[in-house]
Amino acid sequence: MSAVAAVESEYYKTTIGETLFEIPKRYENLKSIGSGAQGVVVSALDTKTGTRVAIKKMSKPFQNVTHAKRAYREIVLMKSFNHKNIVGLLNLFTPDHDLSQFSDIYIVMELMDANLSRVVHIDLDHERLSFLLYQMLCGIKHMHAADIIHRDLKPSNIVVKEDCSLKILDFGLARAADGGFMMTPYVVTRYYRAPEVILGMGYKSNVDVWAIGCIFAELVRGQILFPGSDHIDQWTKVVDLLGTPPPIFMQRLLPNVRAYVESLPHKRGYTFAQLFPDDLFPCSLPDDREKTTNARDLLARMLVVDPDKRISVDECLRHPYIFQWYDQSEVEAPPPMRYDHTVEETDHTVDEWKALLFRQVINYR
Ligand SMILES: Cc1nc[nH]c1-c1ccnc(Nc2ccc(N3CCOCC3)cc2)c1
Repeated sequence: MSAVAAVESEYYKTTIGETLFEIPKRYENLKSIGSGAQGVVVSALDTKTGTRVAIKKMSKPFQNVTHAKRAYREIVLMKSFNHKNIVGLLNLFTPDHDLSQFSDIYIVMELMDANLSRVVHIDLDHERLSFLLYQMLCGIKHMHAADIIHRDLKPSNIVVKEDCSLKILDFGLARAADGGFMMTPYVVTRYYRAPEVILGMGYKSNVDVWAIGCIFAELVRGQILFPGSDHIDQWTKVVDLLGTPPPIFMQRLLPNVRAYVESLPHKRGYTFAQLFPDDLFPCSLPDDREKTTNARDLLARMLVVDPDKRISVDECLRHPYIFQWYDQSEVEAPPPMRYDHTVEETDHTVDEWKALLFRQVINYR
């Protein structure tokens, strides 16, 4: 028996939808909860702990370099993080006995109740709204402390529970993200990508503040703030609402990008009172008016096109709208080992990625 099979002695097969799951007998009563670009996800009862868990099946994660890099990065990072606002890894296994047969990876995680995409249509009071934002900021700050800048935060990568607790599901784009074209049936959501990412400028940690600002706006409005159909349309929608950026921003664009951006018709944009009028916010409690003023002020500091003028994660955590939740143990949690980007930035063949991924699964625990 290979090391892997020995650890989880008994596997069984069951099909969920069109996907075959081959998993240890400890996991029973599988229920589908979704499928994404990275794999099929089910909830299951872990009979060892008596709790339900989330199990994601990654099919042939080494099938091409982009999938492999993302899978490798996700597994290495999930193993290293331990923070309440970042989804925790509970188990990692493959039913395949050796490298030659290696095909699928299963990741077992803490189960939450729903995806944040489901919450955007709910009218939230200021307490829940500010608590959700606080937790996103804590999770992202913890990633930054380990030298991980997400750059692709969006509601579908965030899960929540009835008690309003929140966890970030993934670690975003690899630094050397070869945004290479991929023939996947899944559409990439760019609605939350910062201007510096869209326009190919440099970026720093407050690139993730833009995404959280877009999510904040969507929770308030109940609809996507910048629903761009492609990169060009994404930028057009940002300029329509926030106005044409000043020359000091234009000067930092690459020449060909600058030529295009400056060729667009000049837009004044709207004030944040116009974009987020009072009737979008709760108004039933006595201090709701003041909280609405603080919420709109924070939105105006987060949704700033020029990253040099945009608020930082730390400043968000100390903003009056968020500070009420500030807990040193959550905000300053000691970061895990700094992530070594060199592996994902090294060009490996599919077979080399297959071996690297197999080793990550074998060495678990
Ligand atoms: C690993 C992963 N990848 C994507 N999502 C997850 C994940 C991770 C942890 N918890 C959950 N919880 C959860 C999410 C959505 C649902 N619903 C979806 C709609 O249909 C009714 C159920 C139910 C539970 C999901």
